Amino acid sequence: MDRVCVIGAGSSGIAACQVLSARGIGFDCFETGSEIGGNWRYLNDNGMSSAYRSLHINTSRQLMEYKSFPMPESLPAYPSHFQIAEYFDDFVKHHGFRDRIAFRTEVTKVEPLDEGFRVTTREMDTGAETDAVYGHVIVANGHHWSPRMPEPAFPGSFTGTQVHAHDYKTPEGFEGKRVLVLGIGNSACDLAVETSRVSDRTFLAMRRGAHIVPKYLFGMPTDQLTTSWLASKTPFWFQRLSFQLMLRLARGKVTDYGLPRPDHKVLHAHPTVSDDLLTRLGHGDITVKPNIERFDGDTVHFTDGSTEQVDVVIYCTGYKIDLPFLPDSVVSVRDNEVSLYRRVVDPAHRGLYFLGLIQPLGAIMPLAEAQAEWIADLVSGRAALPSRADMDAEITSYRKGLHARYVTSKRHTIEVDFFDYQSQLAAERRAGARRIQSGEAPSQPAR
Ligand SMILES: NC(=O)C1=CN([C@@H]2O[C@H](COP(=O)(O)OP(=O)(O)OC[C@H]3O[C@@H](n4cnc5c(N)ncnc54)[C@H](OP(=O)(O)O)[C@@H]3O)[C@@H](O)[C@H]2O)C=CC1
Repeated sequence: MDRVCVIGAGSSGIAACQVLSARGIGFDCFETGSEIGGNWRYLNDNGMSSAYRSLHINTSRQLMEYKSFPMPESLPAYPSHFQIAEYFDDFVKHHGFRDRIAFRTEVTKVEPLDEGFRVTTREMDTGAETDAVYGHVIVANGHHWSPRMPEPAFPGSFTGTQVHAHDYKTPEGFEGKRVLVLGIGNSACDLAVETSRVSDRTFLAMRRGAHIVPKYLFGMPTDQLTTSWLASKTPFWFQRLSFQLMLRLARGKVTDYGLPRPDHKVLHAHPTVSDDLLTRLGHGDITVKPNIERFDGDTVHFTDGSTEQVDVVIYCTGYKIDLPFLPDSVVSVRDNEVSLYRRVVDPAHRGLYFLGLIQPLGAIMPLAEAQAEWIADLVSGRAALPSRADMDAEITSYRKGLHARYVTSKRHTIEVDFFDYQSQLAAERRAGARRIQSGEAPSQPAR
């Protein structure tokens, strides 16, 4: 069986390593940093972690743990990045594959060959480059590390400091400053709350409203309600309406706190989860603003005609999918979209897989684990893919579903519903095994 190259030892990469190792499939994993954990390794020396010092995950422990290694019950419902990184260390130690990860080794190029891929790696400390050929490549380089700045940039010039959320670590340096946080995703809420504790003023500017979801509802971590057995068995419209009702009962309307009325229904945008934001708004410690219109020196003009003098702008405007080792001629990212069958398989290159390139309503880790099991089926010949036409049709249908449901935004190109996606992967594995057993010779993706 051909050897597998795993790119990245973050939460998805280590899930791949575990499954491959358990199935006896030979692999090498390359990680630019000196530790595993990716985004969840605070101050990761691979430069790719967007974690800030106070970060706690916003999906609960029970939902984020790997099936093959549950999280210790001693951990809180919403662990910190320190606890998550430690859990990942324990996961790798428990499964015993750390020696298969080449640390401080960056994958610089993946080039498809007639059979397999030539993978070029560079040792970070010596600069030494090595080429090796692999039958399969699993890309697990994450999608929350390459900052997305407003496109196009706002007109005018700003004389204050501008920073993207990726580079924010602590509120140190924001004391007494007039801070403008842009966006209404999870980074924006966390950073507005945190800076508002030390700043002179904190403004939170947004181009649309959001349904703010508390971390707890009725004494339970919210995602345990939204992913309960009932939620997993009922149609989407019922889940949406019941969730909307729960939010209204527990929290009232977001407009009651001074936020703009969302232009979309609940669950039609990636959820913004925060307990603290609404209280800080209620305390008057954060001032809501519409989008930036233009800059003029230290003055920010907003789209409602108001102006504020500002010292620092923190852009919480999201992240781009970035595959620096894959030339655009091999895999192209257009409008933050990559064409992948069931969000994993590149139909154009047999043996090229993407792991964790999803944004679930729920946590990525157990889904990455399930994706890795399917990839291992494909690598080991236990499952086969459908025809190229069927894969392309699935991609088209997924995109249509996304566009029909979600607010049009580059942040909504890889959304999946936790249970629905889990079932799709399970069904795909069964179908793939049937294709092998029936002797059906499916057309494998063209190179
Ligand atoms: N505690 C945790 O577990 C945390 C998790 N995360 C996760 O990390 C990921 C990234 O989150 P985040 O960094 O918040 O990014 P998101 O992509 O989720 O949000 C970006 C925000 O910026 C807005 N935006 C983008 N471009 C512009 C623009 N040109 N002008 C005005 N507004 C703009 C978007 O608006 P629009 O919707 O209109 O595009 C959106 O409100 C998410 O999956 C999130 O859940 C982040 C922080 C904490």
